[in-house]
Amino acid sequence: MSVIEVKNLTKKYGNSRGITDVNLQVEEGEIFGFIGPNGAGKSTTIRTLLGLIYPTSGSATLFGKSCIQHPEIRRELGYLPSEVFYYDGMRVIDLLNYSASFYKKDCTKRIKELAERMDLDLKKKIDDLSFGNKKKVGIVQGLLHEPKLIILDEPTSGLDPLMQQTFFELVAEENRKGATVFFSSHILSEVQKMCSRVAFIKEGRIIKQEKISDLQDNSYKKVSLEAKFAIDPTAFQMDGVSNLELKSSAASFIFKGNLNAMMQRIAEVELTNISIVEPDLEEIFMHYYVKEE
Ligand SMILES: Nc1ncnc2c1ncn2[C@@H]1O[C@H](COP(=O)(O)OP(=O)(O)OP(=O)(O)O)[C@@H](O)[C@H]1O
Repeated sequence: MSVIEVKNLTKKYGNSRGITDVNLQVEEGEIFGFIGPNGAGKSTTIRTLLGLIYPTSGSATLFGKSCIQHPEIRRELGYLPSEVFYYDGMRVIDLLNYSASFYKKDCTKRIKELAERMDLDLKKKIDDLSFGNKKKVGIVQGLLHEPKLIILDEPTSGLDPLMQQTFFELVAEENRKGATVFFSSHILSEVQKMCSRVAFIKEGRIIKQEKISDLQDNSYKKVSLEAKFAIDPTAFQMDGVSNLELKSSAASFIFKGNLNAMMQRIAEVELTNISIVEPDLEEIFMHYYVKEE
């Protein structure tokens, strides 16, 4: 049984698009990345999955059960929304104790541990916290009950680099203890660092699901070259070339295909410089987005 199973999930906001026909499966123990630009549908997918908003059609289950019909499964879940809002008058510790009261276990020790790790002052009023510190409250709130499934929506926005590092360590520790993690972000480097699989979403649709290791396999090459003279604009219009950028005597592109055919084309240019490297995830990601347009 998959921990998260989303089938043909569609959510429309009136006539406007939210998400269309989203399918996802996340297995126990995975750290699964969910990547997409602003407005792609990441938060909508997560909110529908959690039963916070109703789907227009399709289904979503956590541990085989729908959040709408079985709200009790939320106890197994730690959720960090992309934006956190609180009743400002409360102290941090009161809010966290209140959150902890929903679970059938004593979370006092864990709250203290997490607050220490995140350098969060439990005695402060939420009113007095910066955006980043409010985010930390959300993180502690999401992790204090040691959930089996952790759903993170843009978790690192507002955290300084040191805190981001601590946060990633915390998530990795929870994962080693057995928690499954669903991690939405538009920052590829953090997904690349943390996740074993990733789904790309664009304009409400999943355009690719892949193991990070397969994305980074050696079948893609990034070719950059400089020539003695201006390069013929049609020189690299061939199968397997994408993201072609041509500026007079310099060209770069991503290539996947017959290497010999590509080398023959290159040999027709009077080169002054060339590099052929494996693209990073960012470049592969852009390749998918450009290709789909
Ligand atoms: N409450 C709403 N009413 C109407 N449209 C909405 C609502 N919430 C989201 N949308 C629309 O649904 C689409 C998906 O938005 P969503 O917030 O899920 O994207 P996202 O990938 O989480 O983006 P971001 O990274 O900017 O948070 C967008 O076109 C957005 O304008």
